[in-house]
Amino acid sequence: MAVRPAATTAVSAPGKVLLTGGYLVLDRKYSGTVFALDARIHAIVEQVHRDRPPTPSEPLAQPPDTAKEAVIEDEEQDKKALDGPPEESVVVRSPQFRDAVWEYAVQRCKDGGGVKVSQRNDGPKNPFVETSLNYALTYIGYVADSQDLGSLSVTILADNDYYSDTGLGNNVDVRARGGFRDFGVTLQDAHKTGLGSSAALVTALVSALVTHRTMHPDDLVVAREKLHNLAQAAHCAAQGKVGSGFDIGAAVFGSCFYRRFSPSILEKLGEIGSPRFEERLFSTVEDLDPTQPWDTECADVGMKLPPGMQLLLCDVDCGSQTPSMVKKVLEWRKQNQDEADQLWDDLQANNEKLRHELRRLSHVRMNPGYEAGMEPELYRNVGILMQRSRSYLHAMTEKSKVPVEPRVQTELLDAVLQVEGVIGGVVPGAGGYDAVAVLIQDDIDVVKRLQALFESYQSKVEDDFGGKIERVRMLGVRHGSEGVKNEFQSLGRYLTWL
Ligand SMILES: Nc1ncnc2c1ncn2[C@@H]1O[C@H](COP(=O)(O)OP(=O)(O)O)[C@@H](O)[C@H]1O
Ligand SMILES: C[C@@](O)(CCOP(=O)(O)OP(=O)(O)O)CC(=O)O
Repeated sequence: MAVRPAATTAVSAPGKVLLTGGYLVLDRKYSGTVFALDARIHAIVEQVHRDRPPTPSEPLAQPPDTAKEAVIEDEEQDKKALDGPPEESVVVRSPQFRDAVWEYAVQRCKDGGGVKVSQRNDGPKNPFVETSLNYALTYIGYVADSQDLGSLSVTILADNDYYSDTGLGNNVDVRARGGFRDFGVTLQDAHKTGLGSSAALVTALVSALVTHRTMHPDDLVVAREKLHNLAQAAHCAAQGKVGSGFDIGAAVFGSCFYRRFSPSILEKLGEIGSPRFEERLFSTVEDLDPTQPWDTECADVGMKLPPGMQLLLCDVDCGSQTPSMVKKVLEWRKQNQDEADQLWDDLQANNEKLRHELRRLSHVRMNPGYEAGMEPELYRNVGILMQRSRSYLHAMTEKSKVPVEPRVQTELLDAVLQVEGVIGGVVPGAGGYDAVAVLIQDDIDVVKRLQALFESYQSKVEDDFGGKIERVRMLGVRHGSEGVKNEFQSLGRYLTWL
């Protein structure tokens, strides 16, 4: 019995903000609190040619019921419809950016080395796209009934807040284009805001491909563990290092308390193309090695901030280089193990208190004693704990000489904290010059007061690391988005981009 994929599959995954646990979360002894954001990356996979040409009653994008994988009972009939061996290729486009097209030929490696794509067109490579294709197609090639991939066309669309507004591009009617902006620049020239575009991209892309070829989109939730393992493997390979993976955790499962997986799980995978790679990838994705089980911990999945509290991200439009920052902080930690351990333990303990306080407050409104207007008092501890976290991050900055909370961000956060209705603020994740995270009372007047502050905001202090803030922009993102998601119902939103 052959399984025929739907003509079009669409999947999205969210971006993230690591509210607490930057650097600590790299070590399994510690943990992080990550919120999934409603800025998502969408991957739309269209079957251009398949092993059986589509019949006229099979339009490209069918309504969900009829688009389910059709189970072809009569294989004889199916074979008659074959139209010779189609060329296997994958074309990936990111049409919000200039020159963002990657055309790949698909090759099968010898000795079970997996399925590897090679770029046919000139222009910059996209390691995250290429590696996602390699890993997803290798996994699919190993598990799918049919080895025929046919030709695929993949479109990637990113919600606007992933990149600083360029003011370029043709954006006369963004709403008519599903709400997606044309950025008018190449991906290389786009300024990231730090929401984790590569993790959301890898998660959406591998999930869309695996769904397209091997399962019904409604089963996406059931397959999340496997998709998580596959996305972690692909993301690490593309980055050339094993990070903590909290961003993939959030992209797959949504907001959670995150403890990383043991890095050795992925270190044994080896290179795509090496003999028996496909077996090792299959075993890793399906968690079949009893000596190395996946040990990622995602708890409190789907957690939200307490009612009446909201998270804002304020972009300062001067992105940092996380990899080199991570390297330097870890080097300092290695050279100063005892001092660093103490700092890590203190910060972790404080972060835990903050997490528990937020969880406690999530239930407060249900208490009979709750009265409207009590928020400032209720949220006082959250503000105090966030300030304490900041002081540990200041110590980290000073000692490691890495701009975790550089002086211009300190100045900005201090100014933000003066605004009535602001509960607390931190530099999330690795810190640096990415967007700052601010917790506020969920009230439009607080947003307006912050907007007024940002209108003419510029940093005044001299930064030790050369950073200067010329403008601050409040991003439109909110927390509490769900993890990886079937978007077949949203196809209409994408149509003008396909
Ligand atoms: N919209 C997109 N389309 C295609 N590739 C993208 C897109 N957004 C991000 N990427 C890929 O992810 C890379 C950025 O990843 P990274 O530097 O890790 O940033 P982030 O912190 O946002 O994850 C880009 O260089 C590109 O390869
Ligand atoms: C330092 C870290 O612990 C957190 C980095 O958090 P960011 O949110 O800054 O991440 P990027 O998207 O890579 O910029 C590294 C890690 O956990 O992998």
